[in-house]
Amino acid sequence: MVGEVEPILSVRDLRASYRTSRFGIERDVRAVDGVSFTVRRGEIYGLAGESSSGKTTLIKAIAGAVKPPLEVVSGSVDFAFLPGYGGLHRAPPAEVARIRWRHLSYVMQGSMSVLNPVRRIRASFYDFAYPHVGGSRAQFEQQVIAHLARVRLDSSVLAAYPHELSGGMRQRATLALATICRPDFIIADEPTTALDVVVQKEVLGMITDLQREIGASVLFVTHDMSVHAHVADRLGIMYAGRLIEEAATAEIFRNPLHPYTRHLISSLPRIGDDRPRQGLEGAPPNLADPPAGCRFHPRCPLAMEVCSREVPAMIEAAPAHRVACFAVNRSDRA
Ligand SMILES: Nc1ncnc2c1ncn2[C@@H]1O[C@H](COP(=O)(O)OP(=O)(O)OP(=O)(O)O)[C@@H](O)[C@H]1O
Repeated sequence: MVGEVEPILSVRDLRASYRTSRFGIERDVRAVDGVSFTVRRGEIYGLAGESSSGKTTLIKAIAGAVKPPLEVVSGSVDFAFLPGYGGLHRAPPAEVARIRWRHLSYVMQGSMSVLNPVRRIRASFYDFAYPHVGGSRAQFEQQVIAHLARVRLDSSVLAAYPHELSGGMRQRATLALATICRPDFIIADEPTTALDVVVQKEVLGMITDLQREIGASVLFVTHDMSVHAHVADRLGIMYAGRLIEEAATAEIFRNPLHPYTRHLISSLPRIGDDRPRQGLEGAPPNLADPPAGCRFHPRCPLAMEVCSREVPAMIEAAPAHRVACFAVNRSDRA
């Protein structure tokens, strides 16, 4: 698009499945099915959706963490700092090693998947960050200590094993590790979900402060819409493996268009409003055998005949506000 700065991440028509075969019966769980979106430089893009909507699978595919039974079936994932491969899963290991931590880093739920449980915190900094930062060990250690202070951790944590730290301290150590190389892009998957509310607020504040300081882009994944309300610049809503709505966070909360997003927003608790919330009939579909057409149609209050036959495309229904819904896009055009 003329005048638009090149996005740092472009995901195009990505499809990823868990493919298994048991007793000769093939099973294909289509966890990510035709997802397209972009993340701009310096923005926090929030990915929302209930459990099993495919959020983790989508970021596994984006991060190149693709091993059986997960397969990327089609589509592409392009980072501006890794051009030409169509995804980390297709790039040679040396290229992946070049960008990991330096250009692309991770903060995951529970942090144990990043911090090695049998190595001291110091060793994780040496393993992941030192190859990119270089210099003398003494200089590096000074840099690490200064960076730990930014997330209000004392240098003594370097000698600790992960299990010796509280959940909040571990997550702050992971955040320091993920930001010390000043990466262009950070993937954060439910980074505060396991923490209590006070610590959660503190860690969220640190993530946004560091993100602003570094100028990194963040793909922030959580099912918790109130966390998105605080951190995300734009929001993508997933349902049953598909992206169904996307807009600036304030716009999604003010003007949700997809019936599923409306349900998500209206079911949020509000201070002083204790009227009973209206539930949604039914359950999300089985992704090994999803319904034809729009995957939300069996539960949708606006469902029409076309919804069970055709997959609605993501269409810009309002400026910079995309939604995949025949009912919404029809009424918009009327
Ligand atoms: N190893 C696996 N083998 C088969 N199916 C899987 C596997 N891992 C996940 N799935 C299925 O893929 C779908 C998407 O799961 P995914 O974990 O990506 O969702 P999610 O939105 O991240 O949910 P949560 O927040 O609970 O992690 C679900 O139907 C899930 O059961």
